[in-house]
Amino acid sequence: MATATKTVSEEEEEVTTVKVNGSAVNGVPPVFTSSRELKVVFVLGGPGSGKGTQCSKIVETFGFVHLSAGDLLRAEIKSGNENGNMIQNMIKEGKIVPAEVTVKLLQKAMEESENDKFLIDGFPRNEENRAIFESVTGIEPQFILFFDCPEQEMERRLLGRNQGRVDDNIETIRKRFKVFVESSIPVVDYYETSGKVNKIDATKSVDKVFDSIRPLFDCFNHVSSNGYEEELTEAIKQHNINGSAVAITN
Ligand SMILES: Nc1ncnc2c1ncn2[C@@H]1O[C@H](COP(=O)(O)OP(=O)(O)OP(=O)(O)O)[C@@H](O)[C@H]1O
Ligand SMILES: Nc1ccn([C@H]2C[C@H](O)[C@@H](COP(=O)(O)O)O2)c(=O)n1
Repeated sequence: MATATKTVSEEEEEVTTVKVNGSAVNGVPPVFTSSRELKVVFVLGGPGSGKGTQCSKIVETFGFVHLSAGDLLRAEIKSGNENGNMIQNMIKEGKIVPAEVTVKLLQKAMEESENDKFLIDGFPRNEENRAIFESVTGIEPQFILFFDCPEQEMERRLLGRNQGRVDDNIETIRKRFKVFVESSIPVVDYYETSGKVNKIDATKSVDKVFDSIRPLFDCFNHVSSNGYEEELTEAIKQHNINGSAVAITN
């Protein structure tokens, strides 16, 4: 009689499924290990555009895990890790930390989580971030949320944030704006070519901004018989028809 018993190698394969759809970095194949199909949304926008504020609301309503690259780097400084000084100096200067460091922190956080839906906030901040994340994890984002906000408003918000951050001073803020335009906008442009960017008018009130984001996440709560992909594609189409089609200008 045939039995359903799995061989040892079949069982091993099930628990150690390696995502190998990324390409090798310096000849090293992708090392991200997960038996889950992870869903990732990248949250981009200038410093102070309201990314973290909206991520908290998405977590509450749609059960995503919020991974802020900036928070992970700040935790690394506090932990006394050998990279701490380097990270602290780069953040003070408004510079972008080498991708190997940030991707490793994100990878660890995802592997340690039991959830399969992640909002990755403040990442990828430049082309190096994007390429290394893709190579190491093999993960393609579901879509990008791009918070569009004028510098004047972002500056006002950052100066009023009052969280004791070493980079919320006018000198560093100006440097962060420059890095955002020079290094982060090109990443948004990259994803724009594959229609993945959903531009959000971040100048509105917190609740109004959330109202404009909500339809993009509904599909993760209400999966239709067609599966969430079709619902998501329709939501992105509607979002763009509603006047938010991306036209990024520097
Ligand atoms: N829609 C909004 N209207 C007015 N103030 C807001 C809005 N959204 C967020 N804020 C406030 O602006 C400040 C910056 O918001 P938040 O920390 O969410 O921005 P961020 O994009 O995550 O910033 P950073 O990239 O520097 O981490 C906070 O003090 C927050 O309370
Ligand atoms: N991918 C990232 C994200 C953040 N940093 C550094 C540089 C930023 O100015 C700082 C603060 O980030 P925020 O909390 O504003 O998202 O952290 C980075 O180097 N790479």
